[in-house]
Amino acid sequence: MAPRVLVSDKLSPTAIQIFRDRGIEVDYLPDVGKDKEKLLEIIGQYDGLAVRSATKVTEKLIKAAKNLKVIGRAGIGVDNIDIHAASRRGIIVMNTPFGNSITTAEHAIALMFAVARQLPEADQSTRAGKWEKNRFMGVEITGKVLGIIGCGNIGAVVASRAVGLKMHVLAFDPFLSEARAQELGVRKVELDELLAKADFITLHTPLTDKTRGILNAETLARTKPGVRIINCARGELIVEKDLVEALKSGHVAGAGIDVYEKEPATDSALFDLPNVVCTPHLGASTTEAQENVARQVAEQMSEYLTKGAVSNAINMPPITAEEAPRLRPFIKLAEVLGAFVGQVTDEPIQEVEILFDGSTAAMNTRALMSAALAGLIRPQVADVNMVSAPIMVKERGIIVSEVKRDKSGIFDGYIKLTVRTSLRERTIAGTCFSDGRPRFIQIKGINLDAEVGPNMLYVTNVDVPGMIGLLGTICGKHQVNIANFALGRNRPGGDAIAMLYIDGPIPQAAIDELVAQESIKDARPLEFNVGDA
Ligand SMILES: NC(=O)C1=CN([C@@H]2O[C@H](COP(=O)(O)OP(=O)(O)OC[C@H]3O[C@@H](n4cnc5c(N)ncnc54)[C@H](O)[C@@H]3O)[C@@H](O)[C@H]2O)C=CC1
Ligand SMILES: O=C(O)C(=O)COP(=O)(O)O
Repeated sequence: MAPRVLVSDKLSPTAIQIFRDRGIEVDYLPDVGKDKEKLLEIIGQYDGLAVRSATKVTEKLIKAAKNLKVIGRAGIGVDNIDIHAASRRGIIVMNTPFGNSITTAEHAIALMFAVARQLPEADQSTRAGKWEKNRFMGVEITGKVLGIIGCGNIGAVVASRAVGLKMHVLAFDPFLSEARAQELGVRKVELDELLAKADFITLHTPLTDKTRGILNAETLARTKPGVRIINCARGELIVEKDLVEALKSGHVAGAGIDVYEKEPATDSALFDLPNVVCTPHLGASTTEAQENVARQVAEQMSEYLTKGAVSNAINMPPITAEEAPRLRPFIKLAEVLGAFVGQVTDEPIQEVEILFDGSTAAMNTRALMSAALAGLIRPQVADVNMVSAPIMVKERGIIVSEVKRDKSGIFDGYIKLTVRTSLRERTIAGTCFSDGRPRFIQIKGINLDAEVGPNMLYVTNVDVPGMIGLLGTICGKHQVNIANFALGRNRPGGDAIAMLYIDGPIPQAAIDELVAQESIKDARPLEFNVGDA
């Protein structure tokens, strides 16, 4: 069945056409994002959801989205999406990180000019026939200090435009390198210095717990008297009532505001103030930007839904369409290695180490790690996938580490999983042969070559003669057909293991009979999601 996508905010028709061209069924309901009840009612039918900022993708909506696999944000900010809830449900969240950055930067510059010259008020007065030439006295931009808070993609474009306008640019951004600052022609400073020196301040950080309310009564008080503030990022970066007070007192001379604490903002104390220029979250609203983000989100979502390729995901490592088919058998391998340990470990896991040897070390190991972790905790949490596994493992306090090394043995490459609990350490290694099917090649340090099937029997025994016969007889007695039999031991007469690939689930009576044998220490039925042979 073709995947189905819902577009719940206004998006360029280009996106709709791309979905259709890729064989995806798409419903374009641009107003449904604002209708929470309706959205809840219909979301269960869709594999993909494409949004802008109007649709609030809450935990409740995600719970109702039984089939949802991907949420695509046609834009940058994903603060309207509950990423944690989506990740826990294994839903990928992707955005389009560059498509509207120039447009948004231009809007910030436009607001800066509009505030500096009081353009909207002058326009209104002129249209009213007042000709108030003496009322509107502006300030020049040339030679002024612009403070940019958050100098990422948008902040950097703003910086380049401001340098062109002959402004002196200061940037506060803990992640901005000195080299990048130099390249942009800005001076990297601490927030204190920026507040004290800037004639204009413009905000370009994402909304996070650290940036929420970054401009408040206390920080505003440290700004230069007469400062003008521009916000084209997110409303909650500024404590709105504190800005209103600072504007009323005259300490802040003007503000250009595109985003609000509460949107849609149909009523705000800011609207009553002079020298405030307001726009209704128009930062990204140009023809060019909307074409960019619509095309990009539709392509990314289609690639994921039809080919498993992942790009610009917030909660999943990237996988290109080219590497997806090559990676698939190794993702399966990583998953079955995790699934083996998950099924044979009864006590809580404390630590997991995943070793990538040889050719596997050059692969997309982040994706392989996620797959191994998904296999590992699936026996406890059935509804887990590569998106949700890392978060669930973290929630359980399990420490995960990754090791990569050059080829060390006869295999081109293999993956080894070591799991520690309070009682023991367990290891398992596996590889994929050219048939693309996973194989276990070492368990507990014992070498073997076991093809992995949907149903298996794992036996630990003492290395004594007659074991093959014994296992065969008991399986036969219980109508269990053996497709493949792999044995290994650490030394003659020492510890031995057997991995039996069997044609269906093994009855409990057979397990009971097996473990009752003196030479058998343990026998466990195992299941692996490998598809049929
Ligand atoms: N008004 C509108 O229509 C639009 C608004 N936006 C908003 O703009 C924001 C920024 O977008 P981009 O520049 O593309 O993001 P980005 O991720 O490229 O840049 C954000 C920068 O903020 C910095 N940052 C993070 N925490 C910080 C902190 N505590 N203090 C100072 N700097 C910090 C980061 O290091 C990064 O360099 C988006 O998150 C979105 O909310 C984006 C597009 C349109
Ligand atoms: O891309 C962003 O972060 C934006 O804020 C743009 O929002 P919009 O898509 O215009 O609702």
